[in-house]
Amino acid sequence: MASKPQPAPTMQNGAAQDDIVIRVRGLVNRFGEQVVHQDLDLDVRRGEILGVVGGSGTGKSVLMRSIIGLQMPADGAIDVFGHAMIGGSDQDAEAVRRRWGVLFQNGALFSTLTVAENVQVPIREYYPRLDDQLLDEIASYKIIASGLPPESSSKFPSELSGGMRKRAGLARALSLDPELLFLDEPTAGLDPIGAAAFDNLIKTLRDLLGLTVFIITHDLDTLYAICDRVAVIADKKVVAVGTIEELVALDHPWIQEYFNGPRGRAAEQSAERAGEEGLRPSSPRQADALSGSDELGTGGGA
Ligand SMILES: Nc1ncnc2c1ncn2[C@@H]1O[C@H](COP(=O)(O)OP(=O)(O)OP(=O)(O)O)[C@@H](O)[C@H]1O
Repeated sequence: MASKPQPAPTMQNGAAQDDIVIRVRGLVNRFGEQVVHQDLDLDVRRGEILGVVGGSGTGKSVLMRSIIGLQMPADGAIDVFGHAMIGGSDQDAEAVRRRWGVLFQNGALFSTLTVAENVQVPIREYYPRLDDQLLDEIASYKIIASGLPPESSSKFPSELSGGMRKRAGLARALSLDPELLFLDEPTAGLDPIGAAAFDNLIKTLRDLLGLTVFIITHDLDTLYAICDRVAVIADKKVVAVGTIEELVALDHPWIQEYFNGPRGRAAEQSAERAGEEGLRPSSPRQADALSGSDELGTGGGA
């Protein structure tokens, strides 16, 4: 078990080179005078669900945007599936982009398109010659896999609940059969039952499809329920990465406050209690979801 913050999670920590799906080294991001990242390092291992946490404004979303190419860093190297995303060939980068899906915080759905049409957007971009019937079939499959009722295909985003919009965004993120999934605060704005159901869905999809999942979250229940490891951003870099058990053993003030503060302790105790009762997944919120009537988690927030 680690005894102090680990600035650079590396292959020495147990993962072989082939098992690293995302490697970030020496990342620097600045906006004018504001330095958001300084020498940030991070490895994401194949098949894991990695939670990314940190205080508000510490640069979690900027990190994700840097990895997926929406933010050009001032310095550093980012490799995804072994390909250099900065300074490498555009063709390689394009081929890698095809292998991931992204769920943005607000779902980022096109409001004038139906759910099915939203799901088809990336497919049409990469496979312009597919006929409409096949596109409809693929979209239906993704919509059902995301836990939405089939009839939601023809609905517009404004006709969906917050939880359903998240699932529609997830269906679109899955449209190209990605190996890697980026999720930015997927449970934000969902009620506890919907959030637990969404967590369950992510874990089930990871297990079924062998996905690697990068998930930004403030949600302690999500961390306890589905994340294999958690990376903590503070002081402009990843100050520690490990299991929650490893992190709580560190004496970093933010980590202590976060995991051992009242909310962190409550989440841990509830997870333990649910685990002892043989419930799976082991969060109390998920226990609620298992006994709740809204298995789709389609209720709730924005
Ligand atoms: N395009 C931009 N232009 C200028 N500053 C930006 C831009 N994008 C992000 N920032 C700044 O970078 C910092 C990190 O932002 P980011 O959105 O990554 O934080 P975060 O950790 O995701 O926060 P939260 O948890 O509140 O969502 C913030 O101070 C933000 O204002």
